[in-house]
Amino acid sequence: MATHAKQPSLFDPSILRPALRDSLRKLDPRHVVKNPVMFVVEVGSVLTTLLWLRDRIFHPAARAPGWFTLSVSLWLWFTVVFANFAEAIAEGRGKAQADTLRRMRKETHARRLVNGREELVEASKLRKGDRVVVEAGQMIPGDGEIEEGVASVDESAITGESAPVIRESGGDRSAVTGGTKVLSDRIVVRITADPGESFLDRMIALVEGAARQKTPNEIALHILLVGLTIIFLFACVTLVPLAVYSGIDLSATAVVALLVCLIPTTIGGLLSAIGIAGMDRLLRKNVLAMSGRAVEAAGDVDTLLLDKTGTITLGNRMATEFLPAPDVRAEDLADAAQLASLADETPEGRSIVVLAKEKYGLRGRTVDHGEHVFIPFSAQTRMSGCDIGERAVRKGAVDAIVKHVQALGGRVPEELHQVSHRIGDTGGTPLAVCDGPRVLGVVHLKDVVKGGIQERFARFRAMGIRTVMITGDNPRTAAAIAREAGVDDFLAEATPETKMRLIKEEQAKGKLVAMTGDGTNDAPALAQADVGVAMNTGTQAAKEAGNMVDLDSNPTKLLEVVEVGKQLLMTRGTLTTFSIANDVAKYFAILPALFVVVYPEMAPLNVMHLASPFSAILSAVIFNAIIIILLIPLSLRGVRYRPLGAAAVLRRSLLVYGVGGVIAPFAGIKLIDLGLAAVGLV
Ligand SMILES: Nc1ncnc2c1ncn2[C@@H]1O[C@H](COP(=O)(O)OP(=O)(O)OP(=O)(O)O)[C@@H](O)[C@H]1O
Ligand SMILES: [K+]
Ligand SMILES: [Mg+2]
Repeated sequence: MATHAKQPSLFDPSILRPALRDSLRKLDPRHVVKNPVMFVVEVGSVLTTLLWLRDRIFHPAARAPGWFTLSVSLWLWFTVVFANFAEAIAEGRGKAQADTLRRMRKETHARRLVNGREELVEASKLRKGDRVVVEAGQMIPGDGEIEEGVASVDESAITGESAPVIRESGGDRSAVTGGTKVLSDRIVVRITADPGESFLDRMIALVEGAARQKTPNEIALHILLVGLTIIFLFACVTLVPLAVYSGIDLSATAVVALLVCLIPTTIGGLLSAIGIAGMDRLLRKNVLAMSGRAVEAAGDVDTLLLDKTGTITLGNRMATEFLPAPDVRAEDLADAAQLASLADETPEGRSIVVLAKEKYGLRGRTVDHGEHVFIPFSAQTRMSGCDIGERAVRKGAVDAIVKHVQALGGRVPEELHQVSHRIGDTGGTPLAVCDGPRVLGVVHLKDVVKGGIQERFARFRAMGIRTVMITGDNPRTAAAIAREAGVDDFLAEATPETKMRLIKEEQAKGKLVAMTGDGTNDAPALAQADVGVAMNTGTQAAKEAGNMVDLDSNPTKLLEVVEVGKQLLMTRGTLTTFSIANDVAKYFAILPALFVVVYPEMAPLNVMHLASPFSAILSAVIFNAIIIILLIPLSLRGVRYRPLGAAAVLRRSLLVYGVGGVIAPFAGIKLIDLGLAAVGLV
C-alpha cells in the first residue's frame, strides 16, 4: 500500500493541483462557517469588496483610496484561500492513498459453500455468515475468520509488507482481510462483514478523512478562538468613536483589516490541517487510527500496559530441559509432557513434542481422536493436557498445577517449588506436569528478551510514561524479565479479568491508559483502555474493540503512536502560542502608526516608522495572510519531538514560539512595508 511509499514531498504537484482547486471550492460559506475565525475573515472579504465596488460606482467622498480598499479586500480573500489550502493539502495526501486502495479493490469472485456444495458468486454479494473456500493463488473475497485450515497469505496489499504470513483457524491469528491473497493451501473462511463495511472500506474512509470529526480538544480550542474573536471585535468597534474623537479618518476597510489582523487567524486557519496531518503521520507508520481523539489521547498517555510473551520477549518459548520430580524418571516426564502436548499448537506445546523426540527418541505416536481427549490451553485455567483411558495428563503454570493436584488429593513435593524458582529467576517459564494427582516434574521453557527493548523503555521513562508488564506467568519469571527489560512495574499471574481491573484502577486515578493486544480475550481491555492498539493479525473482536489497528502487528509500535500523539499536541500548542503572540504584537505595530499623526507624543512607540497608516494596515494584512502559507509545512510535518518531561517541553516551546511570535510581525511588517514603498504602491 501507499503507506510504505517514501513520504511524498509536502508540495508534490499531484497533490498541489487538486488542493488548489479544493481551496477555491472550500470558499463556500457553508464550509467556512464551520471555522468561525475564518468565517469572520470571509465576511470581511465580502464587506471590503462591496465597499470597493460602492466607491467605484458612486464615487462618494471616500475615506480611503481605491487601491487601498481593493488591496485589503484581495488579501483578505487570499487569507481564507490560504487557510483552505492548508486543509486541502493535508487531506490531499490521504486522498491519494485512498485512490490507491480503491484501485486495489478489484471485483473478484467467491466460492461460496451452500449445503456443502460450492457456487460461484460475485464477492460484493457476500454477506455476514457466508462460508467461502479459498485456495492457493486466489484472492480472499471478504473479511472473515478462518474456520478450517492453515494458509500462508500475502497481505502486502494492506500492510505493504511482502513477506507472507501464516493464518490459521482457532488461535489469535485466524482473521483474514478481503483483498489479500492466499499463497498456499486451502482454507474455509466465515465472512464477518457485510458489503461496504469491510476493513478496506473503513480504511479508505479513514485515510480520506471522510470519517473525521472534530475532537473534543479541537472543539475546546475553537471555543477559545471564538472568545478571542469576540473580544477583538469589541476592541475594534470601540476604536471607531476614539478615532472620530481624535479626528482620524478611520475607514470601514481599515477597521475590518485591523480586526482580521488581531483575531487568531493563524491557528484558526491551520487547526484542521494539524489534526489531519497527525492521523496521516500515524498512517505512514502503518497505524490506522479510528478517530482523531485516539491520536490525541495517545499524546497524553500516562500508563502503558504491555504483554510479556511476544511483546517484551520474542515469544517463541522453547522447551529446553525436563526436570523430573525425585522419584520420577526423566523419560517418563518427557513422555507425559509430550502426550499432554500432542494437540497443543502453541509454540510451547510444539517445542515440548520436539524436545521429547530429540532427547528421548519419543516419536511415532499416533493420535486416536476416539481415545485421546485433548484439553486446550486457556488463559483462565493456564493448563492444557490430554485424557487417555485411566490417565489424565496436565501441564501448565506451576500454581495452576499445584491447585489441580491438591484438589485431587495429591501431594506436592517441595522440590517442585525449588526447581520452579530457579527457572523463574533466570527469566524462564516453568511448566509443571502431572498425571492425575501425581506431580511428574517441570519443563523449562526459555524465552528471550527482544533486542533494543531497554532503550525503548528508557524513552518512555524520559517522556514521563509508566510502563507496566502484565503476564499470566509467575511472579519470579515476571520479576526477572521486568528487570532485564527495564519496565517500571509488573503484574504476574494475570487473567483477562485482572488486566481489565488494572486498567480501570489506573483510570480511576485520573490516568490515561494505553495497551496493545491481539486476542479475543484482550478485547474488553482494548475497549476499556483510552488507547487500544489492536494487531492486524489479531482476531476480529480485538480489531473492533480497539481504536487503532497496527498493520505491522508490532506491539512495540505503541512507542511511535505515543510520539505522534505528543507531536500533534505540541504542534497545536506551539502554533496557538505563536498565533496569539503574533496578534498581540500586530496590535502594537499598527496602532502607533495610526495615531501618531494626531498624537505626536506616541512617536516613541512608533518604532516601526512605517510609510503611512495605509501602508501599515496593508502590510499587516499581507503579513497575516502569508504567515499561514509559511506555517503549512510545519503544521503538516509537526514540530520536532524530543523525549523530555512535559513541563520542560512546554517551557521550551513557550519561549521559542512565544518570543518568536512577538518578534516576527515587527520584522515581517517592516519588510513588507519597505517592499510596498519600493514598488511605489504607498
Ligand atoms: N500451551 C500451554 N499449555 C499449558 N500451559 C501453558 C501453555 N502456554 C502457557 N502456559 C502457562 O500458562 C501461563 C499463562 O499463560 P498466558 O498466555 O496467560 O501468559 P503468558 O504467555 O505467560 O504471558 P503473556 O500474558 O505475556 O502472554 C504461562 O506462563 C505458562 O505457565
Ligand atoms: K490574525
Ligand atoms: Mg500468552
